[in-house]
Amino acid sequence: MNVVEVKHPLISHKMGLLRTHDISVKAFRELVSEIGSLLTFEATRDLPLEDTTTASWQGDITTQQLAGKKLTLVPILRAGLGLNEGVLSIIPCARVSVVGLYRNEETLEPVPYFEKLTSDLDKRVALVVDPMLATGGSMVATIDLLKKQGVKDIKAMVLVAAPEGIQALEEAHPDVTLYTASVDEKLNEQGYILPGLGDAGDKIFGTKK
Ligand SMILES: O=P(O)(O)OC[C@H]1O[C@H](OP(=O)(O)OP(=O)(O)O)[C@H](O)[C@@H]1O
Ligand SMILES: O=c1cc[nH]c(=O)[nH]1
Ligand SMILES: [Mg+2]
Repeated sequence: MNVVEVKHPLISHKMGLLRTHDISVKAFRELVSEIGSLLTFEATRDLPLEDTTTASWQGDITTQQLAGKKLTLVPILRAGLGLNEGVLSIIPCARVSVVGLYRNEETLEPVPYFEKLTSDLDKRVALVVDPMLATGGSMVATIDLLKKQGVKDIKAMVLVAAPEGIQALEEAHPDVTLYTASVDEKLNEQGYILPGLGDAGDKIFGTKK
């Protein structure tokens, strides 16, 4: 599996801010969205282009446009929704396919609860987004589901990835490319990433226990 840890000064700076203890919900949300935009720039680097004709001020000229059907963004509820705005600011025409999963806190297994997918999935690139890749269970289950619906070209984009999650994704879906702002150290006994971000969903939605 191709793993791209996107190295950029703006991303490193914003990730440092994002890890601040007791960060406000507003600041956390804004940073997640901004880092999401920057990662999207890298994750879409290889999208295919085709020639088209543009009526310019000097008459018709040949320009380029994205080829094929519009990409589908796939946020994994809830925390993945935090990346939506940032991705859509770069790809405003993307279709959005929502997958709802939560992680059982005891077993760490993903529990599916919602799914609303766009049409023609076999013809679209899917960009699956979630801030956290911990055990990898949620990402693997989402990609399993997308492949069952015929999606062939899948990219996964996260802010923080644990080595354990990368290994699980590699074993289940070696054809997928993973983009991440950071590969962190490891998981703790509760399945949280160290140093990680804490509970990203709670921080984005302001539901901290
Ligand atoms: O790699 P995994 O071990 O599966 O863990 C990662 C998942 O856990 C978090 O979601 P959570 O279950 O907390 O749901 P939430 O987004 O609703 O908070 C996170 O946003 C991922 O979806
Ligand atoms: O570190 C982690 C692991 C799973 N989910 C989170 O929000 N954070
Ligand atoms: Mg959560």
